[in-house]
Amino acid sequence: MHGWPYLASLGVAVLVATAFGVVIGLIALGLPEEFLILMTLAFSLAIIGIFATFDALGGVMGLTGVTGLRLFGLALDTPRDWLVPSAAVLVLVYALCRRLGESPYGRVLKGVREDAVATRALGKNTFGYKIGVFALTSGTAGLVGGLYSGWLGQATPSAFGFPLAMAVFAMVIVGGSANLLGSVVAGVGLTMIEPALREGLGVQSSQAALLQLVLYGALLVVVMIARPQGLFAERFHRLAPSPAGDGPHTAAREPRAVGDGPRAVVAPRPGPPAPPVSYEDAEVVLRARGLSKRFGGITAARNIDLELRRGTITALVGPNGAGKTTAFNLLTGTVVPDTGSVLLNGVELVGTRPDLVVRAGLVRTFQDVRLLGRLTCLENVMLAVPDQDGERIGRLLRPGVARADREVAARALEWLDFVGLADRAETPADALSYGQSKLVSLARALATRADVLLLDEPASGVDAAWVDTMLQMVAAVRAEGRTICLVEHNLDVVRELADHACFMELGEITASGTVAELTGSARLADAYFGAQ
Ligand SMILES: Nc1ncnc2c1ncn2[C@@H]1O[C@H](COP(=O)(O)OP(=O)(O)OP(=O)(O)O)[C@@H](O)[C@H]1O
Repeated sequence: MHGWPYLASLGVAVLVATAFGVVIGLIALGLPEEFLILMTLAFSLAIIGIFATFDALGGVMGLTGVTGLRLFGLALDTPRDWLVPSAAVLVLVYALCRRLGESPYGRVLKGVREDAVATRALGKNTFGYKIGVFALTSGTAGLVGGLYSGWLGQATPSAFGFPLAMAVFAMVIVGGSANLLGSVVAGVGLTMIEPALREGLGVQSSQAALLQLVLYGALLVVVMIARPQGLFAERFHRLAPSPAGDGPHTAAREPRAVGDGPRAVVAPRPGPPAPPVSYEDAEVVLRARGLSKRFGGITAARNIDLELRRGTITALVGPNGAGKTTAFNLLTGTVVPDTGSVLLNGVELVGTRPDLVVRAGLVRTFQDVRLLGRLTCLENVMLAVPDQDGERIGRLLRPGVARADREVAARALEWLDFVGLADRAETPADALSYGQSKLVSLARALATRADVLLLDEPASGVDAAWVDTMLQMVAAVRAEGRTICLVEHNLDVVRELADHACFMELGEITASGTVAELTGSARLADAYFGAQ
């Protein structure tokens, strides 16, 4: 282009595409998902229009006569000459994607793909990762676009229009959106349709191209309906050796010793849980004052004051819609309060991003569990381990990342073992029972090393056999000195565990005290506990 050496043009194409990717990402990621897709499509149309409009950029005819190129001494005169550089780029991009996909960085990306909110609640800066993906994929598109132009012998806007976007889309969806090799196989297979029609069936060249497009569309529809995971489903990688025993797991299980770096602890034996210090004497770790939130005409939280004390369990109870989950959302930064303050160890959390709230030491679980279904149990817990070097793309190629990841796997396995599910380490999370899922979500929260845990209905909807296990686990976590606040409708669980309870109704905490005091209140018994 403009007499530049080919490699220099290619480098500029990669850089410019990367920069555009970041800018588009910054704009599009603020939009709801469906608008994000529309925006990226709209942008691709606009960029083609811009190139076609300005002659300096090539105009409608584009840059023709991209010929006589040489690359590392290779003459690239005919399309066949491009086979070697294209194959080299394929191998390079494949190796890079594979390395990324199997790295801690890739694990976060998989988490974002499955459930960005849940991944953010484990302390990951999901926005940053999404921007990174825009940059990486745009840069790769710039590289491949440069090769494609060389192969075509010209860079015309029409060559990069909707049919090409449709072809790439079909390759990924048909091959399997989470299977790298599947996408390559589908890419080769789908690209061969047109020459097969032409050479094999004698279809005219222009008709073969159109027919190929029709087949792409038809295949996309069929695959999306009949096999949405693509022809080749996601492969699970073994991350750590499974402990012996693969049979069905028994619920009644003793909490295990848990090593957590320097703070190795031994969980207590199951039995009547007892706080290490009295509730009144325990230090206040988290103090919320005057938290309020309105959604349109609904006041979901009204002037909430809440104290959580170290090594104790506080229960939030109250009828459906009382605002308990909203209170958790406000404490963790998922929802920004209209007024109020949340101090964790004296540090203000209001206005802090949810992932930074976790890093500050406050983690939450979700009422609807939100495990990352296509990740294994072990990967779910590994994702929660903080400060992993391999989660930064710049560090991925450094030696020692794989060893560090094995250590993270070992740590995560300990947490799974703690909740009695080490033998499910390699099981995809969506194959677990509800009770097991809740236990893995507890293991995941513990793996973040946050000191304060907000557990949203840890035992609700759980099979009776698993409730006992959950009770033991939560008591063991308290005995370790962590601070817990739980929302729970199961009053037996609250009676068994809570050192202190707050009653919420219509967005307000209207009573607090011991569980016995609350359940003994005639008014509350009438309003709520009577029905339990
Ligand atoms: N994002 C939102 N937009 C609009 N209304 C909301 C939002 N989040 C919560 N609410 C409303 O706030 C009120 C409190 O809801 P919340 O889920 O906090 O109650 P809850 O006590 O956790 O209920 P449950 O026990 O059923 O889980 C409800 O009326 C709910 O509809």
